[in-house]
Amino acid sequence: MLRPKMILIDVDGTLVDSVPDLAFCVDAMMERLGRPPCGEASVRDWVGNGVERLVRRALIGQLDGEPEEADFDAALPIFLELYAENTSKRSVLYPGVIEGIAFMKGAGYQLGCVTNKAAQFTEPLLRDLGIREHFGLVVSGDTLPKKKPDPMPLLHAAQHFGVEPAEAIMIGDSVSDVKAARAAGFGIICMSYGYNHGQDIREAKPDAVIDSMVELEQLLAG
Ligand SMILES: O=C(O)COP(=O)(O)O
Ligand SMILES: [Mg+2]
Repeated sequence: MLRPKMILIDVDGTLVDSVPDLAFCVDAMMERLGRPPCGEASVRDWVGNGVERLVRRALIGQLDGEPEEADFDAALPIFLELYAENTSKRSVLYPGVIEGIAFMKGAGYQLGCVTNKAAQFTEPLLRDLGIREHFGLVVSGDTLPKKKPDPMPLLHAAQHFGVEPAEAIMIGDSVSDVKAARAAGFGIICMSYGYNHGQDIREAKPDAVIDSMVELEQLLAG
């Protein structure tokens, strides 16, 4: 892998184990709607395509398909209200994230964050977990007209930092990260522990799969 100048990092399932808060809010929303809870294991498989898609999946109880539009319109504001109050109460950084960021900063890489999470939640989450200051740019799911797997947020970040795609790497956890990176011409490293809709991320054939960001130092040196 070419030694990169810029590294972009995904949030949910890569930096932050956010499912405890997301699952709490999904189940509280379902309760308010008079429906049965979905449970944390299901929510884990549904994260990665933004809050609206998560709410749609909760309403139909599965990954693919669409709920009634009226049901979605009733549910979304409830979820948004709940998640605004529960963005970072139960969410934690994965082991190795602090060490990985310290290495990347120390090695002089430009660091950005690219997530499909809406900006109103991304910013407080990164701040509350004490890592916002490390990122020169944060591109959220609603910052631009398109989100991952579209390459637009990655190319926007490359332009922001004045870096060519071939000099850039994305670190993520899902097939959307792999697709966005490939379409943008970036390298792609995936975390084995994240959320990938119940599938092993190795099937998406990223350039490398690691178990902890402490492995980045060795990987990027080699
Ligand atoms: O689904 C979301 O809201 C965000 O997911 P991501 O941070 O993995 O892009
Ligand atoms: Mg993710």
